[in-house]
Amino acid sequence: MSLKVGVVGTGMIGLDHIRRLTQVLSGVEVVGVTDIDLDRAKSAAPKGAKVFETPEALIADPGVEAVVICSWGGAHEAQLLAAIAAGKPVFCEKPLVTSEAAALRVMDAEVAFGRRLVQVGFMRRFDADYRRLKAVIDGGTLGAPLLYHSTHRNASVPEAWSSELPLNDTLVHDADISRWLLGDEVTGVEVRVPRRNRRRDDLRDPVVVLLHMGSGALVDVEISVNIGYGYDIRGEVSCEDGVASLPNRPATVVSDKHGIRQAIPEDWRERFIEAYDQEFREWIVAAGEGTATGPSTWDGYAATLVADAALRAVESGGLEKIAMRDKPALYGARVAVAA
Ligand SMILES: NC(=O)C1=CN([C@@H]2O[C@H](COP(=O)(O)OP(=O)(O)OC[C@H]3O[C@@H](n4cnc5c(N)ncnc54)[C@H](O)[C@@H]3O)[C@@H](O)[C@H]2O)C=CC1
Ligand SMILES: O=C1[C@@H](O)[C@H](O)[C@@H](O)[C@H](O)[C@H]1O
Repeated sequence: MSLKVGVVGTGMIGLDHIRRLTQVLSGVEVVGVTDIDLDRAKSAAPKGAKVFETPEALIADPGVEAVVICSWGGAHEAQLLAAIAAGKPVFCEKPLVTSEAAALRVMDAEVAFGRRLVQVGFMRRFDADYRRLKAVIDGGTLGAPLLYHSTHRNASVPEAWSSELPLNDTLVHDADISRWLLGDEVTGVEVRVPRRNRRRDDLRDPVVVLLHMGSGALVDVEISVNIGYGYDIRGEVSCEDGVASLPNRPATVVSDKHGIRQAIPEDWRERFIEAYDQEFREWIVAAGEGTATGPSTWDGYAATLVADAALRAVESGGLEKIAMRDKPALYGARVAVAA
């Protein structure tokens, strides 16, 4: 039996997820799509799928068993609340939502429902290299993690991007992966802004973000969204007795008159292709059982708090503290945070 899925938002990642759900993965069928741009939804609809006029109609349809949200961050809250009200498992692209208040409303609704329904698209947690890196840190042979260096470079971003987006759309990945890798919570955020990249001097880009973790570890994040040369994601954990790093992606080695070199991925679709496949494999199994796995509403909330604090820190120039609510039992044991 295939899981019957409806997709909300058929832009860049919506199209890529429809491709993997229809051409790569098994046990799933895309039975419906919708987008505020109905022409886009029509051209994205796989053969036999229904085009719905609104997300509400798609989510409420009895033929849709589970929902995939790929609309803009600001639209996620209403669509998540509708899916939870319908009791349907929902995969929601990051960011979960774009404000603390919205995250709390989604969490309250899911807790009241009484079962996890929401999985957030933090695909790095499903990437084989990040998983091996975490296994080394958790193995304990390198001692306690002290510093994590997270580099997040995009070749370019759409013209419409504003200066908030590097902090509330891009940084959420680094916030989430830092919490997950170090098994820790972020307690404070600082931001420094160097000179701007000439490619987009209308944008606050790059930015350097310092995450203060509960254990006392520090995470420095470089966010550069117009680096030009490619999509370059790096990570290095510096521990008491050694250092563990993400490897370079395996790529064909080309030798010619310019030298010996390996290609750099163009964007997230290429760099994380296997990770997205794996996050959906695991989601399809969980959603088929009426629930969710991996990154939860709690994790989406934590990343949203970091984004909010980073936006405040840009203005204040200082350390912006983060206070989390008590973790509901639905999301498992609370991570121990030093006083
Ligand atoms: N996990 C990852 O690596 C990535 C995640 N994303 C996330 O996926 C989401 C979508 O991003 P993109 O596909 O890049 O954007 P996009 O702009 O290419 O596509 C978004 C689509 O959603 C539609 N839409 C917006 N609001 C809607 C609403 N209320 N109802 C129905 N449709 C609506 C738009 O018309 C558009 O077709 C964002 O939250 C983004 O942060 C995007 C790229 C990579
Ligand atoms: O999630 C993603 C995009 O939405 C975001 O805009 C990019 O900066 C990230 O690198 C990508 O993974």
